[in-house]
Amino acid sequence: MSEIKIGVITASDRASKGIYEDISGVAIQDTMKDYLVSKFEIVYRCIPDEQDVLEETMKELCDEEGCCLVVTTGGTGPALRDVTPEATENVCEKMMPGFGELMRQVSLQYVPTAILSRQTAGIRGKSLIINLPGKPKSIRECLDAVFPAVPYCIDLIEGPFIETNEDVIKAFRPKAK
Ligand SMILES: Nc1ncnc2c1ncn2[C@@H]1O[C@H](COP(=O)(O)OP(=O)(O)OP(=O)(O)O)[C@@H](O)[C@H]1O
Ligand SMILES: Nc1nc2c(c(=O)[nH]1)N[C@H]1C(S)=C(S)[C@@H](COP(=O)(O)O)O[C@H]1N2
Repeated sequence: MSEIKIGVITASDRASKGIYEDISGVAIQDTMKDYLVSKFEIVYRCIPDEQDVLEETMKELCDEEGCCLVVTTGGTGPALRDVTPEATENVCEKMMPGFGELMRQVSLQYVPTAILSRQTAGIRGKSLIINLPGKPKSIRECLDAVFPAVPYCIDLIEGPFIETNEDVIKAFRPKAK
């Protein structure tokens, strides 16, 4: 078993019912394989846009599975059933608003509707939770922007040391004094 566990949660009514294939959840897993040279294990869940189910799943992946990073996709917009940011805020002790700010800013280069995503991030215990939009192409657009700061964030919350493939994505760690 590897020391590093990464949680992937797809919040989609239709993907969870099998009406469409979960392309976005798979895209997160493929992106992690591309980025990381450290050995890691994926813990994957595909669930409907229900706030209580989302909260329970986030808690399970952080507290029971011990994932240092949990990446969600879907449910960040203004629609009635979009509740992923609310679930994230409810389970986190600290919010990390810089992640959402940067992802929206970068996403505006691709779509004017980027401002409709309320995507955020936060810390639960020793886990970082990051929300991504539901659209498959948004996964790489958003992760490429914020991932350089993720390994150092995980260092600061006493998680495992994550090494990236620097030809693909370079982690930034401020030099020790
Ligand atoms: N996990 C996914 N895999 C593949 N395509 C997706 C996924 N999530 C969203 N999409 C695509 O992006 C579009 C917009 O996503 P959005 O999250 O708004 O879906 P939605 O209308 O809330 O429905 P649902 O919750 O059933 O996915 C969807 O109509 C679908 O084409
Ligand atoms: N990078 C990126 N961000 C994006 C998008 C996208 O295609 N690429 N789609 C936007 C759209 S159309 C919506 S409605 C919101 C919320 O999407 P969600 O409800 O699927 O999470 O994310 C936005 N952010």
